[in-house]
Amino acid sequence: MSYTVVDHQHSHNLAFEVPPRLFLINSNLPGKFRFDITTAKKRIPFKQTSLHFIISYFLLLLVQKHYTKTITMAYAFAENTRMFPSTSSLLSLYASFSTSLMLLRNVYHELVPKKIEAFLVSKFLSFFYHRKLSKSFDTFIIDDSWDGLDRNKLIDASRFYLSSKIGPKNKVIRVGKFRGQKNVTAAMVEGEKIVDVFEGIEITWQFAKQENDDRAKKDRFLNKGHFEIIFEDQYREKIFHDYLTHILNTSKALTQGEKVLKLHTRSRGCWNSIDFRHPATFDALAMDYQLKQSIIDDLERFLARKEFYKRIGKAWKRGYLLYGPPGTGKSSLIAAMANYLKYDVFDLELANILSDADLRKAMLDIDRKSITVIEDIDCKGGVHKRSTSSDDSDDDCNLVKQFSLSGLLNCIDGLWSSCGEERIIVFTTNHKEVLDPALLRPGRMDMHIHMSYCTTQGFSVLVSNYLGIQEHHLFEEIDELIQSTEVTPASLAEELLKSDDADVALGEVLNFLKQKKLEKEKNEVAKKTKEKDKIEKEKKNSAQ
Ligand SMILES: Nc1ncnc2c1ncn2[C@@H]1O[C@H](COP(=O)(O)OP(=O)(O)OP(=O)(O)O)[C@@H](O)[C@H]1O
Repeated sequence: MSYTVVDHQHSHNLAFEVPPRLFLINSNLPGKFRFDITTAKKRIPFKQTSLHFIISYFLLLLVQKHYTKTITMAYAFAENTRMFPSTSSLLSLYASFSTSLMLLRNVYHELVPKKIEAFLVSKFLSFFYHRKLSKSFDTFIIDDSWDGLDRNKLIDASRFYLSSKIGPKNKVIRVGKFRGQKNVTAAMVEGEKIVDVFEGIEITWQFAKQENDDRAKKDRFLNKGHFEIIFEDQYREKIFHDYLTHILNTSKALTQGEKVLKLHTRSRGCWNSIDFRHPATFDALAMDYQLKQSIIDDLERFLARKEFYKRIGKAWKRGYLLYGPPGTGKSSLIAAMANYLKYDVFDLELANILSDADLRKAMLDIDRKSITVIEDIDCKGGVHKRSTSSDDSDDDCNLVKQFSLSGLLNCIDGLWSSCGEERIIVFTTNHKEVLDPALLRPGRMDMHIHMSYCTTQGFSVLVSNYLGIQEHHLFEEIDELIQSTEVTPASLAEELLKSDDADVALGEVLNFLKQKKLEKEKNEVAKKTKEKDKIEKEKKNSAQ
């Protein structure tokens, strides 16, 4: 677009390009150097014709005239340096100067052919960027799979890593929020670039579609493709070792903050998951401090001993057996372990397992860094004997008949367990005494944890959690009753939930414990009477 510009002082009618910004500035000028738009017309491109040169000649004359005028005025200012120049003189100088520049620009456009201009620009750039242009770059490709082997962990790590690097320079990004994520996630699309700086090295990331994937080519937003990392070849080693490790570590830190644990249950031969948001923590568990601390220490040691397990040739796994009456916190302890380790939980119900092969498959499908839970192994749906034969008359557990204890043991510490590392297996039972000794032998269950009835220490944890108090005048009496009765943390927790008022809630606990004590005494009396009756009956029988 060009405008006809009228110079009121010299009545020049000029057709040339005026940037809108410049026009705005000039149109605000007062007095005789004010420019007006009279008409807007399309610029006619000049060819290299004689007409072109004639016009250029006249334009040059005009430039010369304005240039001379500008110089004269500047000289006048220089002469009167001691005097402050008037506003109108300054504006005159400015207007004259800007008109000269515009004319010069127009002359340049008319005289210098495009090809010569491009040539000059490229020479200019290569002069200043010579060093940069001579750099050589390498590219690493991060693809999602590797010759049909496992999924490439680096691609997921890259996604997480880049989501934190996307910035305002990326004009098109993918956004979404998915199950298991607390925040909205952003991702790169094809054509966008991210420049990352690692230890002073500039690394360019781009996302590219698979060359042979037609569907991906058509759909810019189909997220199937690979990442390309482009960097100067002299940093190849550093990028390979340090930068890629940095990506893995950073994404791990990001995902751990973000991670919502999953509870996986198995049905119809496959694992299904839901979010696992059990609030249990070690702090909130009512059990003896020493036992609690020994479990935490054991978990920590297990995590830190990857190399140790490798060296001694053992699968990197740990087995725990939790035993004790119902309501003593076995499930709560498992949840606390999962929250502590940030491990998913795989709840393996033996009643749903059809055969040894099914059990093997179920175990193989379990992810690393997870806790496999087999609850109530003493009950009907569980395992009592080394082999469940078909003539077993245990009516309710027909499904279990096809898989054997040896199959289970094989999974725990046999060949199959070595298929997945960094695993924890937890068995729970209310009746340890009925379990097959093979299951209990040392090395199979690394730690046997007795979940007992509530103790004084356990009760103080419960009270602190539920009521937020550490002291109360009823504590002494309650403590005596806790020691002389057998109550589970679950039942005491129920009583504490009855009121927010500590006096009321602890009153309820006290009544409950007194009642329990009475029941216990009654039971003991009844038991003694029964035994006495039995002995007397036996005496009578022997006398006859
Ligand atoms: N040791 C404990 N510390 C804190 N809370 C507990 C404890 N034991 C039980 N509870 C409370 O009782 C509820 C039931 O406990 P939990 O299911 O963990 O017991 P369990 O031993 O697994 O029982 P079951 O053998 O019947 O499965 C928990 O939700 C928790 O509120």
